[in-house]
Amino acid sequence: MGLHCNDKEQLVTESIAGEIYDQNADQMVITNTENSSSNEGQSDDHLSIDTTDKNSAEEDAYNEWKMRHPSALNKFDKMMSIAKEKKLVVFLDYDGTLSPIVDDPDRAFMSDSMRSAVSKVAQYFPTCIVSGRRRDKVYDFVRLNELYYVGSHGMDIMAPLKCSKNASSSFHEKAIDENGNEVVVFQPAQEFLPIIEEIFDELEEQTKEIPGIMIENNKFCVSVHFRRVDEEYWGVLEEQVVEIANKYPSLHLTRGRKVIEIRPSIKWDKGRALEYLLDTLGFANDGDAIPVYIGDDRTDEDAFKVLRNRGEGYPIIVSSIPKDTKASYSLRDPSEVMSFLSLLFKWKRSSSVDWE
Ligand SMILES: O=P(O)(O)OC[C@H]1O[C@H](O[C@H]2O[C@H](CO)[C@@H](O)[C@H](O)[C@H]2O)[C@H](O)[C@@H](O)[C@@H]1O
Repeated sequence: MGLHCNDKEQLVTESIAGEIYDQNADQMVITNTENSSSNEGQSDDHLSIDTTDKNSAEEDAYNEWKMRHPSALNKFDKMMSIAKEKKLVVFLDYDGTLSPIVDDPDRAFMSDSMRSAVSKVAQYFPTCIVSGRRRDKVYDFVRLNELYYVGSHGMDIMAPLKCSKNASSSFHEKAIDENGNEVVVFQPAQEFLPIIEEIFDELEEQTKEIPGIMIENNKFCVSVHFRRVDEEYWGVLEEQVVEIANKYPSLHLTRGRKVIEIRPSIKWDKGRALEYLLDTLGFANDGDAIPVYIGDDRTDEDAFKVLRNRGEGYPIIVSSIPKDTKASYSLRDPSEVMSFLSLLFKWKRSSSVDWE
């Protein structure tokens, strides 16, 4: 199939500790802070209440970074003044965006207030969840039937049948969704399913002696979580993952937040999924569509890049530390994401009221 690519990541030259996989200074900042476990899963209160030199330097760096990636809350009015006559389409990453980062990936629940904010937004705008997790698992966390769901970093898309232009092409299958509606499921990495299962079993077996390890089967990719693994085991874990991945030339490794993922080497990612959904929802060449994409992780950068290249939409990164990113705007953490979504709902509701 024509989707294979050769950009296998250089895991051998990378380390789980992450000090060397990013080449420029900005990314070093991310990596080191990520692994210091000082601000994961927290709000950024430590930046505002801690008066040590170190933290004021961090605050300065963050403020300097925000000049380049201004807060989507502060810029909301300006963003919406452009969006007024257009059609917003909302794309939301899950972990670290709608739910806070927590130690146990199986307990990354979103709050009821966040669920309500997402649901309200979906009353007015097509809204899609785009996650690295398997699609059924992210659905179980979100549990809103009015949304579109994309799992496995874009490799598992469920779209409505009525507007799916590509329904007859390969990788598509008709299915029935939670509401009993006919839908189309697009899975461009289907042929990799048996290998992914094999790797998942192998990783579980090989790493079972490492305390705290968690291997997650995300259907079209496998995630090796080391958040709860003591640093002394990171080296050996790294070796095991590399050794297994090297046996499968059609797969490659990517990195997320204290997770290494083994994925099919196909030219498909969250960015392609975003384009696919815009297309199937009928916004492909619609100069009137404004995609808003909110995400916190490296795989979200693929979607930010697509928006940059299209020269349209609002790519928004969720981060409480400076990060190298293609996003134009920022939000500090999931609670700011919720504020942004609430503003969006209120803005649309007030502009939809018919003041007779
Ligand atoms: O694309 P996303 O929806 O952001 O998914 C990316 C990965 O998120 C999850 O892992 C991350 O969040 C966990 C829960 O907070 C955390 O424990 C872990 O360290 C993070 O890497 C998910 O478990 C992965 O499968 C996703 O690929």
